[in-house]
Amino acid sequence: MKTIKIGVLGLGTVGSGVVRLLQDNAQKITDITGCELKVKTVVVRDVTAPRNVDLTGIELTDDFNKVLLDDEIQIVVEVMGTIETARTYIKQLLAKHKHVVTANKDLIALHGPELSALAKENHCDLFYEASVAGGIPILRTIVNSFAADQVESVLGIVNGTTNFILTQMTQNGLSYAQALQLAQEKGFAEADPTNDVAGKDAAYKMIILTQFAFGKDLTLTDVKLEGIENVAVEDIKEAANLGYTIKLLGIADLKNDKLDVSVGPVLIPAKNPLAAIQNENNAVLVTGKAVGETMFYGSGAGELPTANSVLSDIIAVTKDIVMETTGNRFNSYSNNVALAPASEVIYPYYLSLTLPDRPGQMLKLTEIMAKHQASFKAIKQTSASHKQAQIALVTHAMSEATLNAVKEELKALPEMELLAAYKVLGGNER
Ligand SMILES: NC(=O)C1=CN([C@@H]2O[C@H](COP(=O)(O)OP(=O)(O)OC[C@H]3O[C@@H](n4cnc5c(N)ncnc54)[C@H](OP(=O)(O)O)[C@@H]3O)[C@@H](O)[C@H]2O)C=CC1
Ligand SMILES: N[C@@H](CC=O)C(=O)O
Repeated sequence: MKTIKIGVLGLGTVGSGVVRLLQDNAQKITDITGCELKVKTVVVRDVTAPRNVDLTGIELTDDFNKVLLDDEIQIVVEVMGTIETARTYIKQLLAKHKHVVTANKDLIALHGPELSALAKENHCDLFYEASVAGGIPILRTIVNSFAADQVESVLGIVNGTTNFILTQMTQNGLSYAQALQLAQEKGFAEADPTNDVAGKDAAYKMIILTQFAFGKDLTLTDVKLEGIENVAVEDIKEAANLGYTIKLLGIADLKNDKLDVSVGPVLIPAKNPLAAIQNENNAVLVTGKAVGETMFYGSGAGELPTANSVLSDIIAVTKDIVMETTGNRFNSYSNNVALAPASEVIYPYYLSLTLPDRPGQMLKLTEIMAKHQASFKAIKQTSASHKQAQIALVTHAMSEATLNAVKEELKALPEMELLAAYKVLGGNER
């Protein structure tokens, strides 16, 4: 029987899961692929740190060359994170004709086209199913099952950490800081959780999803980005009173042949299935012109769910090695669709503002909105002191350009402060 030797870069949350799953499911994997898959070498930073997996028969080293220069190793799994180090290592590995599997969305979102081209040039596979939505097999599903359909939108909860934080704040009364610490302890958060809470991790995933669903290469600046750092408990409560749940949502929407991609807190109607997605779970809704709406749900982070996606890539590479079909791009769809201008991006918005608690202030706000043809369908005073009132309102659908104009006018009024402006899902028709 053919034995395929594997090198692993990183033995943290995901790397440990990869080693464990390969050991636990060895027989099934052999039955399916006809090959024995063996981890030969694992590269880490600190070889003296305690490890919670069985490393019998595996060399643990801090020397990358032990993998790079080992001709026996055919597949390398990069689960160490970082951008520049990982990029350099993967380029060197591909140049040595080693197949690469990675979970590194930062790297793929920023350097995917370069690395995919290099992989093809060297007849190597480069797969990264685990880079989006952890355990949900969404990338291969888009490649295989939406190949003949026109995708109209991809939207969803694609960051486990922020969904975990918002769930814990909403349901268990945890503070933002307590919930974040718990997400870190559970291994969902990135080494630097700023990327999670600021929405950057979700933006990287939306860049990859957009490439797969629409064939469009984006840069980070093409994605409108807002994190959850400023989502206040009052907003969560007020949204609930109005019949909504706040989630960090990635949205890639194609309308009139123009694409809009954003990540930010969004109010989701309680009846929408996305409102029910709890904790580290993710859900991605893909709407195709032919198939209509489909939804993919599962664990978006954590050791074994993520490792399972990595293993599905390893098995795909193994099959390609056996069939001698390596070197095909993970996704070969390319389409240079234009980005939508702000005047064509239409949503209702949730606005939360403070204003002086004296007569005439609401009129001022209404006048500003009316000047830009904006109006609201629900409004509520959420708190009041003897000098200030806080209000929350849901607008009728309006363009992002209108929202920006209203924001600019409000900025010029020192007595009013716009605390939040979040999209509301549903009701986009004006
Ligand atoms: N955690 C999750 O749920 C998910 C993570 N991912 C992605 O998977 C990757 C790994 O994440 P995760 O397992 O959580 O990360 P961890 O921080 O838990 O583990 C990182 C591992 O990489 C090693 N490492 C880091 N830098 C280097 C380096 N320069 N040279 C050699 N080894 C290095 C560390 O070594 P040492 O142990 O010695 O410190 C550690 O073993 C990231 O790209 C992440 O974005 C993707 C989906 C889900
Ligand atoms: N930090 C990420 C891990 C998986 O990609 C998340 O929380 O979703």
